[in-house]
Amino acid sequence: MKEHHLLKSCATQDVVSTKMDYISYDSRDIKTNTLFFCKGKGFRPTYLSYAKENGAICYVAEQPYPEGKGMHALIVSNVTKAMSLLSAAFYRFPQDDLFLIAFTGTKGKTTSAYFLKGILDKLNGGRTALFSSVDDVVGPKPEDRFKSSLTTPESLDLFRDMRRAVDNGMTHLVMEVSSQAYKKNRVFGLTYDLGFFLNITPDHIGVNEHPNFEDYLHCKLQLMVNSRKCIINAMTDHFDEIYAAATTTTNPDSIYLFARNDYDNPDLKRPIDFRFASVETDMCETKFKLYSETDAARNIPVEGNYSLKMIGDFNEINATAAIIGAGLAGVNYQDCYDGIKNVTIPGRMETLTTANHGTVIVDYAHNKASMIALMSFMQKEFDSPKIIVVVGAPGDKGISRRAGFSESLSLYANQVFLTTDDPGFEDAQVIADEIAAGIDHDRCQVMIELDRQKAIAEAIKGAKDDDVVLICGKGADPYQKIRGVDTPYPTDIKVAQEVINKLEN
Ligand SMILES: CC(=O)N[C@H]1[C@@H](OP(=O)(O)OP(=O)(O)OC[C@H]2O[C@@H](n3ccc(=O)[nH]c3=O)[C@H](O)[C@@H]2O)O[C@H](CO)[C@@H](O)[C@@H]1O[C@H](C)C(=O)N[C@@H](C)C(=O)N[C@H](CCC(=O)O)C(=O)O
Ligand SMILES: Nc1ncnc2c1ncn2[C@@H]1O[C@H](COP(=O)(O)OP(=O)(O)OP(=O)(O)O)[C@@H](O)[C@H]1O
Repeated sequence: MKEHHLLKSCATQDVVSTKMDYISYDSRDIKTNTLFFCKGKGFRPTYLSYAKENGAICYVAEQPYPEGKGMHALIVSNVTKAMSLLSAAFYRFPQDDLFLIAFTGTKGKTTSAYFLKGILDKLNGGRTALFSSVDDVVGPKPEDRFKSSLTTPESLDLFRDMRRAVDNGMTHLVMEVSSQAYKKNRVFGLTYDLGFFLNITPDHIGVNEHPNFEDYLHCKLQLMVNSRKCIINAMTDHFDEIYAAATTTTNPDSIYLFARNDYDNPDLKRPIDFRFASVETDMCETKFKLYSETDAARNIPVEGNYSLKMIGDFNEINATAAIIGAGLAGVNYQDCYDGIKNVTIPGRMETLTTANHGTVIVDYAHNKASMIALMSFMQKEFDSPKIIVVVGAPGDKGISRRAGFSESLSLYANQVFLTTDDPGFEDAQVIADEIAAGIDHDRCQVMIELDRQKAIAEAIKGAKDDDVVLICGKGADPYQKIRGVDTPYPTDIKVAQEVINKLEN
């Protein structure tokens, strides 16, 4: 703590053990000889009393608490930074035994992470750990895979699970790093072997997230500062700031750029290392080619043709990033090809075909940029079909998404069913009305059906042969977040499949 200039004062108790056997930030999870962190907006001093009663012997906090009398006390200037450093030490620095890879970006983190895990598993025989917003994987057995609750876990949980991964024989870790992770110091002190910047568009701005776009960007840039090698999508907005952040700690010869084959930026002061070009995309397969354009890129033998089960031209970006990462981790072309070709991701571009009601797709698009990426791909792929969308915006967060939905739906959708998506403490009807108010009703017919299952049923029932139904925003979530409770929900794909079965059998 002293080394990091975090320690303000340290009070020890002669009669209390100094051996900590457990660490926790939750008074409901305490064992004998626990080190307890007092952190967070919702922290109450009674939690410390409760922790002490149950066996906590030391607390770490930004101020002394009378409730901690008789305990060791470490008073620090920043408790979340302290928690990250102390957790790493408590779990014996598991990061030192893992090849560490992180993705950031507004969109594509989960997909890229799954792609890269698929490839690395070829190299290490299935010993790639994963921390994603869908699943976390800390070992090779089925019981080592579990649903994640945050995109990037709280630091203590992160280091604990990294330790589990190392003890289970995992050699690589692929993780998503959200902007909140840096804002809340969940990854403070971690340096990645490879860090990826996929893209940035306005999102996650609001009372519970970032105060403004600058703060959102600033947090995301930290991944570039904290990575030994940086891989950047040269087509992203704010490229100059991202590249500058990377160069603060990384020599330009350890920074790799990639872009689509026809992308041109005359202001770019260095060559693009890798380019990719679509070869063929249909509703079953995406084929594209990756080209090495510089000597640095040619040293990484991954040039060649690739095929993906994941449809959507935007997935070529995610796949290119993952393949470059695999190449840098020592995977050859053939293993990259074999490793990526069958990867699928729950709730992303899951396609159902129907006999008479068009094509139905469940996807996790839930902001303007991803809605545009999805709908423009459908428009191209199906030669301007009727596009019917089922979507809702969450409550309590991402408020800017609502205007983004109105805008993108007005541009591409013919009909939308506005519905419920994690309303939290807000009223789903008010959210739907807000989105509806921004839609150009001459271009897109608006229906409001707050029962998500009914909205999906109505959308599919009304679709004709050549239409496309896009069920957006929830992906594979098996719940609706309502007033602080995760209310069970069957998942969009199950609901859609049932509707189709009833209509067609
Ligand atoms: C805004 C934010 O980052 N909040 C996270 C944070 O909350 P916090 O530190 O303020 O803690 P709190 O919930 O107010 O509770 C205070 C403390 O009291 C403790 N407590 C509570 C009750 C009790 O009886 N006893 C007790 O000791 C709690 O364990 C906690 O340590 O720490 C908690 C875990 O320690 C997280 O669950 C919580 O994430 C909330 C739920 C969340 O949804 N965060 C979202 C915004 C988020 O982080 N999303 C990103 C993805 C979005 C992006 O791309 O940026 C993500 O990485 O998932
Ligand atoms: N590179 C991309 N550019 C634009 N849109 C994308 C891209 N990749 C995926 N998408 C869209 O975004 C959705 C979410 O993708 P994914 O889960 O990989 O992103 P994410 O960064 O993990 O998102 P989140 O932070 O919201 O969890 C996809 O279902 C797809 O519609």
